[in-house]
Parts: sequence; C-alpha cells; structure tokens
Amino acid sequence: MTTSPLLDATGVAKRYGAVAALKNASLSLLPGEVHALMGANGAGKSTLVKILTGAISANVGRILVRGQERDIRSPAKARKAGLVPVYQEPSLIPDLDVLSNLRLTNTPVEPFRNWVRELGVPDLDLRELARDVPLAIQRVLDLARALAVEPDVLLLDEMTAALPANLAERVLEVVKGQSRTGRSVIFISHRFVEIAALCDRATVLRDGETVGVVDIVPGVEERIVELMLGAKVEKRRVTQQRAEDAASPAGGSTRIAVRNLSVGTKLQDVSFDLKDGEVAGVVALEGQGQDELFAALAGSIRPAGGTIEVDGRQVRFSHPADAVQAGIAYVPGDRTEALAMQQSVRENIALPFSAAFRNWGPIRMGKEGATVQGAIERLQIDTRAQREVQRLSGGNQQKVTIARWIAADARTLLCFDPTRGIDVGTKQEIYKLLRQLAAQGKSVLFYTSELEEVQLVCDRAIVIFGGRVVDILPVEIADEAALTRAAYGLPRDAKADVGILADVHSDPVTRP
Ligand SMILES: Nc1ncnc2c1ncn2[C@@H]1O[C@H](COP(=O)(O)OP(=O)(O)OP(=O)(O)O)[C@@H](O)[C@H]1O
Repeated sequence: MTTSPLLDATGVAKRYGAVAALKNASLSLLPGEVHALMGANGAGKSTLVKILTGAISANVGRILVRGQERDIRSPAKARKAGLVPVYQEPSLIPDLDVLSNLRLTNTPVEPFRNWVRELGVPDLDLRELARDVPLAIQRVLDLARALAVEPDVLLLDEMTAALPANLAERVLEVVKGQSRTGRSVIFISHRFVEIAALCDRATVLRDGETVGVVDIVPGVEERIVELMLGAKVEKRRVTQQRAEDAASPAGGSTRIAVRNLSVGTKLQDVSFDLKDGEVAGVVALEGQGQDELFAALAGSIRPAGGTIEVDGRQVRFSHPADAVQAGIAYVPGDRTEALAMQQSVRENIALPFSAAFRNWGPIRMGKEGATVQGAIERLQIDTRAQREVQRLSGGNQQKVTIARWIAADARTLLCFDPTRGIDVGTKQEIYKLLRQLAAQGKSVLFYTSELEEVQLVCDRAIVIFGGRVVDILPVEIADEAALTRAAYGLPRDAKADVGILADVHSDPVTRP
C-alpha cells in the first residue's frame, strides 16, 4: 500500500523580473517524514520554502495539502493548512521584547516556554528585547515559536547553521521527535552529517529545478553532490580534504598578542598569540565568550582588562575603524550586520576602499574595479541579482562579506563562522583561499561551529570554555571528538559522546 503525500508541489516557478528564482520545482512529502531540501547556494531552496509557507506567491505551480488544493497565499493561510516555517534569517522584531513578539504572532506562551527549555535554553527572560538576544538563541526562539503551534509540516531553512554544537544537537533531537509523532519536516542544511542523521529522503534542486529525489542511504552523498552541481561537478573538488598548503612562511612572527584579556563577565584572562602565516581556529559552545573576543579584536567593544598588541605595539581600539586601520578585518557571522542591503554587490565589496579614503560619498569604482571582480570570481558569487545585495540568496550574501576583505587585502582576518550557509563546493574554495592567505603571510582567526573545519583549514585550535582558554590543540589531534570534549571543558583523553550524531560520526561512509 502506498501512503499518499501530506504535501505535494509540482511545476512551481517564480520570477523576479529577469531572475528566475524557481523554474520547475517539485517536492512530495510523506506523513512522518523528515525530508531534506538540498541544492547549491542560489538553487532556489529558500524561495520554495517561502512559497510553501505563504510568504510569497508562485507564478505557476500546483500545491496540494492532503490531496486537496489549498489556498496558502499568506502566512496565516499556510499556517491554517498546517505549514509553518523557520526562515533562514531571525524573524523576531528586534525592538520588541520576546513576549510582545509572541503576542504579535498569536503564539501560545506556555508551549513556547516549554519548547525553549527543551531546546536547551533554561533561563530565557521573556521581557528581554529581541535585539539583545544572541543570534544563536534567536534561532532557537524562532524554532520554539514554530513548534508551539504544533504544525503538521515544519519547514526549517538552515536552522542549525548559526548554532554551536550543543544547541544544534538539541534541535536535531527535537526534529527527530517530530517525525516520531507522525509530523513531517522539510529540512534545509548544507551539513551532510545532519542530513544523514535525520532525513529519510532528499529532493535536490539545481538552478531552480528539481533534478532528483533520493533515499538517504549510506554512500548517497556523492550522488547528491552530482545532482546539486550537474555539469559543474568536474570543476569542483567536492571530497572534503585539507586545502593544499602552498609553502607557508616558516615560523611567522607574532602578529597579534592577546594577554589576560577580559570583557565583562563573559571573557576572563584570555591569552594567546596569532602569528603571521597561520590560521588559528577558535572552538567554543554557544556563549562561552567567543563573540566578545572577536568584538574586542575588531574594535567594537572595549576590554575591561588585559592587553592587545599588534606587531609588538599595544593598541586600544575605540572604534572598528581603528582595527581596520591596523589591518584587521572582521567578517561577522551575522551578515546583516556587515552588508549595506540596498547597495549592489560591487559597492558592498568596495566599501573598505572608500572607508580607507574616509570618503563616505558615492563609492568610487576606479582601479579597484578589477580587484572587486577578482573577488567575485574567486568566490563564485551568483551575481544575477547583484543590483541589491538583499536580493541575493543567503549563501551568496555571506560570500560578499568575505569577498570584501579579500579585495581589501587585509593583513589579518577575523572570520566568525564564515562558511555558515555556504554550499559544499564553495566551502572548499573558502578553505583554499584561507590557506593561500596564510601562505602569503597573512593571519586568520577562524571561529567555526562546524568542528570538522578545524582539521580542514586550521594550524591549531584554541578552545574556549566559560570565558577562558581551556586548551590549545595542535591540528593533528584536533578531530571532532577531541574538540567536542575540550569545548565541554573535559580533559583530553577518553571517548567523546556526541549524542545523536555519534552513529553518523563513526560511519565511514559519511565521514569525509
Ligand atoms: N527578491 C528577489 N529579487 C531578485 N532575485 C531574487 C530575490 N529573491 C531571491 N532571488 C534570487 O533567486 C535565486 C534563488 O534564491 P534562494 O534564496 O531561493 O536560493 P537558496 O537555494 O535558498 O540559496 P542559499 O543556499 O544560498 O540560501 C537566487 O539567484 C537569488 O538571487
């Protein structure tokens, strides 16, 4: 007996002027199924999710819910039909407190609270302004808000991308729980390990079209990558391997020396060196002081104690421009912080040039045009909607934040989760790029929530727990298990328990 689909979309298309965001997408979802929606950056995944949840309307296409054509052309109608999303960007209104945000969307408060606790946030203050809630926790609140209305179909667009390991783990457990109770989930993620742990099947989009539906079985990864990249597959190195080290300068001198740095109660007595020619990884669970560390080095907050030296001279940054002046560039995890959303891709990349000249008028695009173009090509930025950055897909926006500093030739990059939401092929490009920058003598401090990236790009890992550096691991031993243990403040030996992902982690098929 075949089960009939809970949700069945066929022939869905959406145009924005000349840009075809979706050309011919289909997706069929069974009851109780966790279904991955996959595709490279810009393939159309978010567009399909927005159509299925009433945020935008398709130009053509047929969407059936439980075999019936339902009107889902507004978020309220979609919700009534049982379809509830968590979008890629945080959706709480920043100037309202959490409680007012709940009221605005008719979200039942007690179920919301329970889900927040279940998701690993025990002490939420509902009176806190949304803007003061850290990005990762905002994502958790978005999810709790969706779960509180008990949807038949939960649509999660890169829900885990901004989350550190401990919170991501809880999210995955909750998603599994949904399917156990017969509810369905559409799950977008660029992390294969999560897809393998959670999903039953995957629909793959390429350039706005559904190009395949596969069962998630051992070894399916390669097939998915082939489907995602199509003819481009030959050009990309898709197997995860450490980016080639072009001859790194031997024994670089100390570029930044951090000594006994403290920031409020969040960061205490932190000391380490960042050398020319190295990529140093920073690993930490949510809220261990990594945000404050990066903010202090980027000049956006002032430390309460300790010192920062750049090239042997003590510095006191009172503004991010001071850090830029010292050749230190910050790539924030929250792209909306970094980008001028209504300006073009080129203008956004050229922004540091204009800042360097203290010229905040119209951006001059003279000689730097070639450098900007080089950065666009390097990171394979999809520029079909380049006139306004806000029209780019999330992953392509993320690439713009990185391209800016490549073009500006900064000596030190502070990268905070730079591959968040970046597709597998382009991630490799970013790893290569960071290694090349190191080989040119530049230094990179690299916080990542994807632990496997440490061995793919870094020279060593600085682990922070409770606001302190608890371990500095050489890259040879900084595998996911070792990093997980250290990030939880545990000593180096003995085996780590990585929860729901443990089986997948030990499965050779899904390991890179
Ligand atoms: N409002 C808009 N105006 C113009 N083009 C748009 C708009 N919204 C999306 N697009 C374009 O539609 C295409 C698909 O975007 P979409 O966000 O659905 O991709 P995605 O698969 O979710 O990518 P990512 O993995 O990077 O999040 C992109 O080329 C994007 O630039």
